[in-house]
Amino acid sequence: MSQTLPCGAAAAPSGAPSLALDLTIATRESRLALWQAEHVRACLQALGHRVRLLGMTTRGDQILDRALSKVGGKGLFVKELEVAMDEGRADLAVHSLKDVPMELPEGFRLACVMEREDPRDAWVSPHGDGPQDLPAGAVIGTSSLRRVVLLREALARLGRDDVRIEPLRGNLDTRLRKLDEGQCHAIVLAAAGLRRLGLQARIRRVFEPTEMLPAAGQGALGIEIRAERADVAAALAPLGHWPTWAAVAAERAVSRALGGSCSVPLAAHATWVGPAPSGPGSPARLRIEAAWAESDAVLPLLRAVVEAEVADLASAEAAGQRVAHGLIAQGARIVAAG
Ligand SMILES: NCc1[nH]cc(CCC(=O)O)c1CC(=O)O
Repeated sequence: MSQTLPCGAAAAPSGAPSLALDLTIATRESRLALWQAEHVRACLQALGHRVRLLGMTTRGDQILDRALSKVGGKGLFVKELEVAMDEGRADLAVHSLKDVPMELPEGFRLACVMEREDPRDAWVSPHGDGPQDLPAGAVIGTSSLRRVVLLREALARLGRDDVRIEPLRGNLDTRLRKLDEGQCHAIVLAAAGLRRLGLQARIRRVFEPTEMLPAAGQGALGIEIRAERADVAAALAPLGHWPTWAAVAAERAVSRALGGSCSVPLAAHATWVGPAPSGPGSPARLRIEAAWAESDAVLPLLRAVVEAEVADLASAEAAGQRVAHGLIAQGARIVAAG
């Protein structure tokens, strides 16, 4: 009988792997990061490996007063974890894929991508189920440029030019506290993060991707290793989820082709049309949608959609690049990361 792991993958029928490893997971210390690292630990332990966590504070966790897009973005959350792996203090790092730069530094790679949680954004507010229910002159708190431009579009559709959007930073608990203290009337957060922390009761409504297109990789966990660690890659292989991996590879390719910067609002979301593929080499149809805007977004957003037959990471990435070129043809600019 094959056992099912906490991550949903099937364990080897024999239980313990032929080679049990001692593994250290480098992790940030936010409640969400720790939950994610514990989740991977449980999966690896169920496979017979011995696993410990190495908690660390990253520069991104320390800078709380400025918008992330202004201080160097995604790399700030992963650098310290990579140094720990370089120095042999850790073997792997678990990331929210949304926070992982499009290009990993030389010597590192993604060993696997796990099955995606809900990729959608959630509306959290004591005032109702969406922007239409906000009181006059209300404030929505978010620092994500993507959420800002998509919310502006929604507010314009509703004729709600009285509603303001103001920057709000901090981890999930901090943002919820600021909402509860009345610093704003509503916030928009990833449904996945709220669910992982058992905070799903705070969700008033989940936006369909047609209303608010998710960020590339939202809801998916990626596991990073030193490129040469084939032993760690083999241990992680059962945790991988191919349909998620191929979909997020396409989403990340959209962002990479546009320069990979997080100082420009970009949404990219891929879904399988019909049955999801069983593994690499089995072709399936992927629909990739993206939206782009200038960072000082004057409406409207540019949008592009591509449907393509995808059989491996290369074809998924090629499809994502076609979406990016669709946006560039309409006037999107390539903005370098940094
Ligand atoms: N940028 C912070 C971040 N990184 C990942 C998540 C949520 C979980 C996920 O997308 O996997 C969040 C919080 C949020 O955007 O509300």
